[in-house]
Amino acid sequence: MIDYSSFLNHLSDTALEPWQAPLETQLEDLWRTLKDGNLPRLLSYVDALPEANTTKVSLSDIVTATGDISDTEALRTQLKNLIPWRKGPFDLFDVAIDSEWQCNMKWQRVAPHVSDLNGRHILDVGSGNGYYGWRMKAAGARTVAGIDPSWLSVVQHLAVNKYIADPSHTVLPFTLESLTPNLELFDTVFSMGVLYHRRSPLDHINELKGAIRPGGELVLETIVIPGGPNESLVPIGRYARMNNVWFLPTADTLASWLDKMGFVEIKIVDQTITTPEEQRPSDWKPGQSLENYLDPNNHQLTIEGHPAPIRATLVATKPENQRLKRYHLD
Ligand SMILES: Nc1ncnc2c1ncn2[C@@H]1O[C@H](C[S@+](CC[C@H]([NH3+])C(=O)[O-])CC(=O)[O-])[C@@H](O)[C@H]1O
Repeated sequence: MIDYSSFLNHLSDTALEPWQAPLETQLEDLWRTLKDGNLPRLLSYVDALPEANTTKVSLSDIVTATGDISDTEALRTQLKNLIPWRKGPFDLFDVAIDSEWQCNMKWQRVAPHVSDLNGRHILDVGSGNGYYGWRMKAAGARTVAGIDPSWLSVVQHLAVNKYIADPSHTVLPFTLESLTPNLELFDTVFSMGVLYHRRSPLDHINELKGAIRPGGELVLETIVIPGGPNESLVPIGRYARMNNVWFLPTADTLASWLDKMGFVEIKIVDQTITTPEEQRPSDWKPGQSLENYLDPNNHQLTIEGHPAPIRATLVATKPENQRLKRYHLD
């Protein structure tokens, strides 16, 4: 089991306080029923991380902790045990974690378009190991709750936060669907790289809306295809070698889905083709990466012949006067 008490304590006396009790119960239920044989092994690597005295943290393009550490090679060994590192980059006491994704590139595309994060309570759905959460903290966020069903992501965050020691930033082992519904508490909800994994994208958008407070903001990033309104692709078989891809809308179609689900002030703020500069193999994520998922003779197409990945970012507001059916938290 993982000790989330410092995050739960952080929620006291904040706008997220109504979430404290249901979250505590949800975690207790999880530990009682958990059968994941992988978790103890992953946690043993975190337990074996060497002690350090962190003197400086820099939450910029490379999320960095510096200071005095007892054993750099032990640090490298335990961090390597947590391979693959898909999201990053990080640098912990001069151990450079060169992740598969250069997430700083996405953050540079997204950050200029989101409302000022200063003092905000944020839910990051499909947070991975929390790389973006650190960037949100640097932008002034008061709370960042990442949620991700991947234990590896959860444990990688634990490893990084052992040295940054921030109780207001966590990664919880939950899907959006399993979270307390209609919390309506978060000022900003991010869903980046998740919608195409959901079989029912409108339900995903509705669940995101349920987590946002009236007047709060949604930041939605997903793979899109080129084209106009009302077009989308449901790839038969795999897409870029992934077998869990469902709906790939055009950016216009995605905007119309947000409109249909009751969001306002919908803006398509960015569309960018994913390049092998942004997603590539490394020592920290060996094996195949984007280059292997594209048609070798035509990078406009995936290996299966679908349009190659373009990532769109949309920003939208939940109307002030729109409260959802209230979930009873008591
Ligand atoms: N139902 C779900 N609820 C919550 N998380 C989920 C769900 N299903 C999958 N995930 C998680 O969503 C993440 C998708 S990656 C995006 C990471 C980051 N946001 C990024 O923008 O780089 C895809 C990508 O590489 O773009 C994975 O960590 C899944 O475990």
